[in-house]
Amino acid sequence: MATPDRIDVLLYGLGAIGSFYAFILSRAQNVRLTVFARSNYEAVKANGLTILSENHGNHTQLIDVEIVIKTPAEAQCTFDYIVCAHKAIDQASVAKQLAPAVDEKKTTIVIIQNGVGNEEAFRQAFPGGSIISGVTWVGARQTEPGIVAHTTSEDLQIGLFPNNTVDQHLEKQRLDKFASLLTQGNTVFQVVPNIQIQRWEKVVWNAAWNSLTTLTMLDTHSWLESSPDATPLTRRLMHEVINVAQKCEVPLEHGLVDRLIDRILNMHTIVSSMQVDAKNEKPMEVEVILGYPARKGKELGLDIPTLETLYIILTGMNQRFIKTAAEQP
Ligand SMILES: NC(=O)C1=CN([C@@H]2O[C@H](COP(=O)(O)OP(=O)(O)OC[C@H]3O[C@@H](n4cnc5c(N)ncnc54)[C@H](OP(=O)(O)O)[C@@H]3O)[C@@H](O)[C@H]2O)C=CC1
Ligand SMILES: CC(C)(CO)C(=O)C(=O)O
Repeated sequence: MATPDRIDVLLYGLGAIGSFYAFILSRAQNVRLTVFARSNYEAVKANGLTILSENHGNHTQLIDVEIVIKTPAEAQCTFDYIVCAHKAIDQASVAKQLAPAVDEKKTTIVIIQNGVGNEEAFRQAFPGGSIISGVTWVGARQTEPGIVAHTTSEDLQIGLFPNNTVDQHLEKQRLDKFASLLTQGNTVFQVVPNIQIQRWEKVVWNAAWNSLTTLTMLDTHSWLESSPDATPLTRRLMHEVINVAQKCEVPLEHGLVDRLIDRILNMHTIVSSMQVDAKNEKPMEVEVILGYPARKGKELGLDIPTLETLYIILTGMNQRFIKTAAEQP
């Protein structure tokens, strides 16, 4: 029997980021957490989840193994929040799968993924529901099934993907309540007024580092040092994505390029989640990181040769991974 103030949360996509936020949400009072796991289902069911975090310490068995599910329908209930931290490969089919767990009058979908345009399939599938859109800078990897290593990198911005058909106060309440869960979970985050700014800023970063580290199989610093042309090409690509954002009425400034280049040079060198996917021969998030900006750019008549070229080559490379994934049971 549900207690009146119980908050039912489904964590969908229990990889590195999903497991990290499952850990955060498991610390919030009144949250009843259900997790949807795929390849790590058996491991999580048997041993729970282990988080090895440079910020939060080491924790294991943080999830009640009774509520690990393989399909959203298995939960046989609808949720207050569904946190989507799966790879943004095929949003429309995920939205379809989630339908039995959604009650548009109460369920808020929370998207914590890289990319732009990620919300559209969920809005289409659940036109009467609320969406919170999130951009994370958490650095994490699942090192073995059910075991996630988190570095010191930890930040998240969240904001509404506003729904004009839902009362604004209700949408704000839903956002505030989710923010209070993150506060109780003791993670670093900010609520922002126009989350599309942060989504597009991050996609400028991901379009550059994820594509270039994947196509070269180099880390970021080795790529930048690989030839005198590497930095100018990276900058050109970033400027093209900013041009698209601006045409989409998302107010990014070209000064962002200097900030992102400085940021990468002042960090330890990194590889990207896309490079990790390519090494594991898993489908890569090419559409939300490059495809959506490239399509928007073309539609709006912009000259985006660098972005288009990388998009076309990565789409080709992705075909094999998508085919292999489709053949798996
Ligand atoms: N890892 C990082 O440091 C960062 C990642 N991000 C972003 O966070 C999101 C999650 O990435 P991350 O956690 O690294 O990825 P992982 O590969 O670690 O985990 C993805 C999880 O989602 C599951 N999954 C993938 N596709 C689907 C699907 N269609 N339906 C259901 N489950 C699915 C995977 O299951 P299975 O194992 O069965 O494939 C896996 O459990 C991505 O958008 C990524 O770009 C953002 C910032 C940093
Ligand atoms: C971890 C980080 C920030 C590195 O670029 C990322 O977003 C990714 O790899 O996709």
